[in-house]
Amino acid sequence: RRSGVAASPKKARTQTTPLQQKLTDLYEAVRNFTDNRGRRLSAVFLRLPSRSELPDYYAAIKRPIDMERIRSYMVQGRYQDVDSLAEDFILMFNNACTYNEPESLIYRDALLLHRAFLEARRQIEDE
Ligand SMILES: CN(C)Cc1ccn2c1[nH]c(=O)c1c(Cl)cccc12
Repeated sequence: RRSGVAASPKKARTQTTPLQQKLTDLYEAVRNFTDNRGRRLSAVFLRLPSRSELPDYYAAIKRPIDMERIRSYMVQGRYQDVDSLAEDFILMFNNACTYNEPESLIYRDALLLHRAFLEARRQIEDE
């Protein structure tokens, strides 16, 4: 518990809406995707290097985004539907394929995660 915060008599249990559940399921599907060797491909996509670490990235990529930012938008309730979450994931994958060479691991991982996202979305929309 954060010190100094008055204990609320009853912890208000925030109800997740069906949309929030869908968004979380899609985010987790990408976050938890592993290849057949058990490697979690999302690891490198969680956090972009900073502008000082990778200046030419920010010169080349108009709208840099990483999974931490997508997650914070999601928990802030900024995605009003599944398509707007999809847009940001697709933006991220496209950024990875714009900046990195086609032979690079991160380029290939972006394609695999993009496919994993689309499959998860199909399953969720079919429910
Ligand atoms: C391998 N290294 C120099 C590039 C690198 C390193 C990390 N990240 C990248 N490239 C990316 O595009 C990228 C994206 Cl979209 C989201 C999050 C992290 C990324």
